Amino acid sequence: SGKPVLHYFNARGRMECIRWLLAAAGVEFEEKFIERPEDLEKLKKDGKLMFEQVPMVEIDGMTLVQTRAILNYIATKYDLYGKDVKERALIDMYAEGIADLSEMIIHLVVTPPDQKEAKIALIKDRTKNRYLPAFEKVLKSHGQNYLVGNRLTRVDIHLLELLLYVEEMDSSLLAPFPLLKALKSRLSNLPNVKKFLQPGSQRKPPTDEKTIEEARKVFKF
Ligand SMILES: N[C@@H](CCC(=O)N[C@@H](CS(=O)(=O)O)C(=O)NCC(=O)O)C(=O)O
Repeated sequence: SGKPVLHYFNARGRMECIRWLLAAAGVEFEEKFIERPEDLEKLKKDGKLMFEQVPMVEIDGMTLVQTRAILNYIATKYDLYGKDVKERALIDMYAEGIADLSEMIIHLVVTPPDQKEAKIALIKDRTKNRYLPAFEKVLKSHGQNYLVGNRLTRVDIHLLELLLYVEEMDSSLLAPFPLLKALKSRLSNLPNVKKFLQPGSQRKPPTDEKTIEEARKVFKF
């Protein structure tokens, strides 16, 4: 069918940012869910997982692994990676900061219950006092509608995804950031994004304990 095929379990995890980027680029994709240890073993046996890990995406005749490498390929291919080397430097810098906070949030679901409270407090502090102020300042500095180059790039999509997770955690966290709130609503109204936000899209819900238990059976962590 020529569509990219995404191999991962049926949850957000490390694959959700790839789903977001493809959706925002208007690229239809298929998903093959890993539901049992045998599914992962088969991929390994078929030599599809260079480091025996997923996310894995079959795209343009390639079998790509490593989340960032996959994102870089998609962003380059769909012209979402800036117009020159300096814009790409900004995009990489912003994307890494977004990834740092996103990682903290993603790992919440596997944090032992006795550490959860402290972890949430730390995430809220970093969100309010480090990461969101940094991106609000970028928007304020140039007064444009997008983070880089006055047009849509991958970091607008990565930031929108992060803002939705922040809101899921505590919607009051966005209150002090009017420019981020405006960015969020502008991006949410882009046709491809609007469609991905609709129920029934391939966007995954928050990860619950049951999903984690299933993933533990497959990935044995
Ligand atoms: N650096 C890799 C890490 C991938 C990774 O750790 N994948 C886990 C699954 S998950 O953490 O994304 O849920 C895995 O396949 N673990 C199996 C293994 O490492 O044997 C990436 O960014 O893709």
